[in-house]
Amino acid sequence: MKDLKDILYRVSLTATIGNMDKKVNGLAFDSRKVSKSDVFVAVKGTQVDGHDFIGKAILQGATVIICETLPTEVLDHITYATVSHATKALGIMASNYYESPSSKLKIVAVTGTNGKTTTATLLYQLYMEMGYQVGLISTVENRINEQVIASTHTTPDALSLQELIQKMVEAGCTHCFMEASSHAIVQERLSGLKLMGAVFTNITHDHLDYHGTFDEYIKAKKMLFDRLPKDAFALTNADDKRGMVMLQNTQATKQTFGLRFPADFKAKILTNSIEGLELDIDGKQVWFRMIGEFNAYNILAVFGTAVLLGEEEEEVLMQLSKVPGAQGRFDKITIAGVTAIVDYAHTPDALENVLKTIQGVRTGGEQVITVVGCGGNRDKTKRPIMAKIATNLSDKVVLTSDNPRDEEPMAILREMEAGVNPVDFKRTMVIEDRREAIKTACVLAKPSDIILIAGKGHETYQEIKGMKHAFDDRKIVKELLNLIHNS
Ligand SMILES: CC(=O)N[C@H]1[C@@H](OP(=O)(O)OP(=O)(O)OC[C@H]2O[C@@H](n3ccc(=O)[nH]c3=O)[C@H](O)[C@@H]2O)O[C@H](CO)[C@@H](O)[C@@H]1O[C@H](C)C(=O)N[C@@H](C)C(=O)N[C@H](CCC(=O)O)C(=O)O
Ligand SMILES: Nc1ncnc2c1ncn2[C@@H]1O[C@H](COP(=O)(O)OP(=O)(O)OP(=O)(O)O)[C@@H](O)[C@H]1O
Ligand SMILES: N[C@H](CCC[C@H](N)C(=O)O)C(=O)O
Ligand SMILES: [Mg+2]
Repeated sequence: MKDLKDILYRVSLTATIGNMDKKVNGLAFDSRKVSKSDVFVAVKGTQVDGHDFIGKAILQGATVIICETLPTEVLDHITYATVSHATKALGIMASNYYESPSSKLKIVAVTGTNGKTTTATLLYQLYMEMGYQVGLISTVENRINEQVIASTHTTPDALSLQELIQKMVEAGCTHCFMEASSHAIVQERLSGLKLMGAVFTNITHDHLDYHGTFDEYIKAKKMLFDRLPKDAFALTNADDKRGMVMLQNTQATKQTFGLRFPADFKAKILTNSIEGLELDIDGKQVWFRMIGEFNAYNILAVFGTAVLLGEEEEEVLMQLSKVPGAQGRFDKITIAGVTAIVDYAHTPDALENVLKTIQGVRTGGEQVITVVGCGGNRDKTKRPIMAKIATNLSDKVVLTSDNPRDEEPMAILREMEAGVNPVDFKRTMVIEDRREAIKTACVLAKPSDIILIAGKGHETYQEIKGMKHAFDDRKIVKELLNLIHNS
């Protein structure tokens, strides 16, 4: 049991009712997860309002309620406290509950439309190579050193986040690299977290369904930098149109990276091939296993972060050249001369980058066959744009399902098709079943051709109408290429 007052340390309360000298058990913001003597924090969500579940939380055993507005009926044996931002309060309370874990290790958060998982994972792999104990919080997985903990979100909710960091501290981690999604920033999942630094990769079209306008989306990302403390660093991509905007109001030390504009961390691409990248960084020529110009940016972000955290430049470059990168990001499988690339490109910008990279590393007359879909219950405006990019930059395209979620798969596909130029209809197919779509690409491919399977990367399931079915692009394409080309 803990003292309620300790959990409320630094939370600005606007009013209180009842006994504040209480001992409490745990903390919850979901009434379904409340146990005896817990504090329940009522949060206004996108679907429902947590304030409607205060009664239920009390029935489940909550003895303290933190809320923005008091319920009409207050009970004698319950303590109530009001706050102006329940989500902000939740983060601070979670940090207090777990005894401020983020002040016991160095945390760097990475934000941006694309490249968060890649950058955070490269940092994790680099620091592991350098012999540190390291934590990772990412879309693909969370890690405490070698231990893998399944990930449900790109950035976990405030309570799970503080608990995870506390486990990292317990395991002896000195560093933690994490992704900060724009949803997480707006929903204050990072409230109460002490950061050593934040990195901005880039910003392009995504999530307009949630943020409403591109300006609001930019503001969400910028909030991460606005809230950094003075002793942290803010590292931004100088080549991104919005890179400098991120640093406008930060108190942190401003640092930049880039390939084009003047920057603190600069590189020149010497070789960009299907085998990897050769970069000139500060006069040193180094090979990396990652492919494509966009990965040169990710590498620079990682290099800059490590140097700003106090590592020695040469050591960083030497170790970084060994690391494999994140799963499902430009994963290359070659069978019987056909190369399949599985990539998590699920935004217009990412798809364009990956296809341009493939165009750039093509050596002869290979065909590029792209299999791509768009997720359901997500930003609809990207659908026609992604189909257009796929047809513009590929020889043949198979439009298929991604995770249709609750939407009708064919309705999503019709929205994608609307972006295809009529002159490209002949080389564009629509096959709803993703496995059949991959199979068609494998049948169409001749030796030396390249198949790009975009959108799902590391995912091992397909979500259709609330059900997650086992589905792994990498396994399926391997099996089909072997069946079609090796038998
Ligand atoms: C749209 C969105 O971001 N939703 C997130 C949000 O939930 P919400 O606001 O919709 O919650 P709600 O269902 O309205 O409920 C409001 C409150 O009532 C409580 N409640 C609800 C029901 C009940 O019976 N009792 C109860 O107490 C809930 O616990 C909650 O506190 O807060 C929840 C807790 O943190 C998240 O799990 C949930 O993520 C949903 C599942 C989700 O799919 N989120 C995606 C879009 C997301 O966050 N993605 C980003 C990555 C995006 C990217 O960059 O690619 C991520 O960080 O993963
Ligand atoms: N720096 C970058 N700039 C543009 N595109 C990139 C960059 N890095 C990776 N990509 C492309 O974007 C895809 C997603 O990359 P990654 O998973 O690293 O991004 P993310 O920001 O974590 O995405 P999410 O928002 O889904 O968590 C990759 O599969 C690749 O195609
Ligand atoms: N973090 C992203 C992942 C999208 C991946 C794609 N496969 C999809 O399902 O749309 C999101 O939740 O929007
Ligand atoms: Mg990610």
